[in-house]
Amino acid sequence: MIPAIERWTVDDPHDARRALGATGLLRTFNDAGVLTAADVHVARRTAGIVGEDDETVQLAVALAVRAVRQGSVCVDLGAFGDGGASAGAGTGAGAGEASLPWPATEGWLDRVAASPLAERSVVRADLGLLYLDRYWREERQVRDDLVARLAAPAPAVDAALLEASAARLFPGDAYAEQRVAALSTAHRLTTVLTGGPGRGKTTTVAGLLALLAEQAEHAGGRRLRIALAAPTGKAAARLQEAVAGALAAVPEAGRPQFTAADRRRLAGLQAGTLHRLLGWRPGSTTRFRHDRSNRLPHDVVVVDETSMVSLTLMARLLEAVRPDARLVLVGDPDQLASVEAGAVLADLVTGLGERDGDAVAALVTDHRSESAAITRLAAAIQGGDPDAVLAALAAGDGAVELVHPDDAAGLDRLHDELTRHALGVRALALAGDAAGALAAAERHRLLCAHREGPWGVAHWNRRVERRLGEASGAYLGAAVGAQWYPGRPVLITANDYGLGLFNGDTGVVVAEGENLRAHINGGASFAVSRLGDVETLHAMTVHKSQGSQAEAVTVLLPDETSPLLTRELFYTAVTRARRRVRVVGSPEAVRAAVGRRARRATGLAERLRS
Ligand SMILES: Nc1ncnc2c1ncn2[C@@H]1O[C@H](COP(=O)(O)OP(=O)(O)OP(=O)(O)O)[C@@H](O)[C@H]1O
Repeated sequence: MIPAIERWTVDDPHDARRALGATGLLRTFNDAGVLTAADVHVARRTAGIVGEDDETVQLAVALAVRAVRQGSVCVDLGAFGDGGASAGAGTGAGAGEASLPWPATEGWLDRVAASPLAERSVVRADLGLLYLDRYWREERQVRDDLVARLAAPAPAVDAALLEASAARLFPGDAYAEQRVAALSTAHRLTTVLTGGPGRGKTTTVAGLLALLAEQAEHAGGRRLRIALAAPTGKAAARLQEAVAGALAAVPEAGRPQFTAADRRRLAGLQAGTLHRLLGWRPGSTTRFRHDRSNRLPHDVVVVDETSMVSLTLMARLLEAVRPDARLVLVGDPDQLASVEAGAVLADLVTGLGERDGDAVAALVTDHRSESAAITRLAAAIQGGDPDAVLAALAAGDGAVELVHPDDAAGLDRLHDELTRHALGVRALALAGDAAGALAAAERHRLLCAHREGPWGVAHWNRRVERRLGEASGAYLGAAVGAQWYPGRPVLITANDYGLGLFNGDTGVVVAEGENLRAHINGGASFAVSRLGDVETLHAMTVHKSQGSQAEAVTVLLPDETSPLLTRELFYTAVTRARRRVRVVGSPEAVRAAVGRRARRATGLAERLRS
């Protein structure tokens, strides 16, 4: 049976998620693995302060805390209980949860709304949903800022010059879709530019920036101030490289014609992380130097990989962008949402799209011919038809392949390939060839849904290290006390502004004489002793792979009962590959992934509509 609600396993009596002091409903739901000790703690504490003893109200607050922990902004109490009104993974309960003593949904939210917890603004009942105060405020702020931007006067442009230059930068029928999108964006203050991998988003951004820089110069103003940003350092580096590459391309017939003047106007364009753009302050992850009273100086702000932006970060961005600056939010709304709470990009596409159709510009044409089989597979996943997905996996011409987890020969091939790949990286790292090792490491990615368990990152990292050790006659890996070794691929897991390292940065450990240095993609290198928050990267989670791509990708699907197995996870994993995808999973797991949506409860789309 597929569990309809995510639970932690409850077999360990010493698990830190157990709330041993809890009683009543909170205790029951903690024992069932629905609530963690932290959820229970917040509910008990806040209820204790205001003297709220209604257990169903306390349970509702704990569920609101749980919802945020799982990426939702609020909780839809109506989706719980009553044995089946499930709204999907992560939000609802469904038939499988009927054994739990859910309160009747009728009147539940009303009781919370009438409780002193709502009176004291600890929680907010709104749109039929229950919010913790902070997220309710942020959601309303994002809505208000966006609606104000839509209502503000459109920026002035020289339409004739714009049209003429658009024909140069987006020539002919081949670039018609991007030309329409760029022109629409140039005429507006706020645009969401969507498209899957290879749909020409970066090409559109490069051309758009050239158009806008020319407009600024033509208007006799100062040089256009442009901010290019992405949620992770890796994504920012990719954006910068791609935009610089597009600008520098030798003009061929039928391709965008960037002139020397375009290049001059855009010279020195740098991309950085959103945190850096907003002005990170020590000790605070939710407040930045730039805000409503100290706006960003930029005339144009372009954010790539917006699907990874949480509600909180979007709220901070919108209050920092000047009201008269152009804002272009670029991303793929079908990807997994941000690690933190929210599903902002998907909400903007639905909500803003319904409010003002021109606010969303969609690029749908695939321009990467080498990945046709991957494109077909990704489209089938998006379409939600499991038979079409299985057919696309079967007809992959070597570019796409499904390996059953019981297929011993298939798994042997996988192990051999992983070992060969790791050995290749190691040989270059031992030879001191940092650039070669970095490039080699990016050729293949092993992606897992889970961190733990037989199909999880930790297990596969150990496995690859053991085989790599055997093949190279050395003890390698933390499991045998050798955490650092030449050829260890690393993932940075926290921002370190001092070192200029960002969560999501990747690198490889390289031998330099007697010493080991970690070389990070993007240029920097550090003695390994200086790195604090790092993980081994023979395998990584799909969540962390967002914003990056590799030549070849292997996706390990967990079995069909895993609540992490969703269409968005599968789509994100598959679209990380440029040329080749191997999916390890049973047909049942493939069907479960395609059939289950990673729905997050939010009210943003609804708010944007009205
Ligand atoms: N209209 C077009 N005709 C032909 N080739 C194009 C067109 N637009 C873009 N390309 C090429 O297709 C490739 C993908 O384009 P681009 O990098 O702009 O896409 P993207 O949506 O940003 O992709 P990703 O998010 O995967 O990086 C590039 O090599 C680009 O030069």
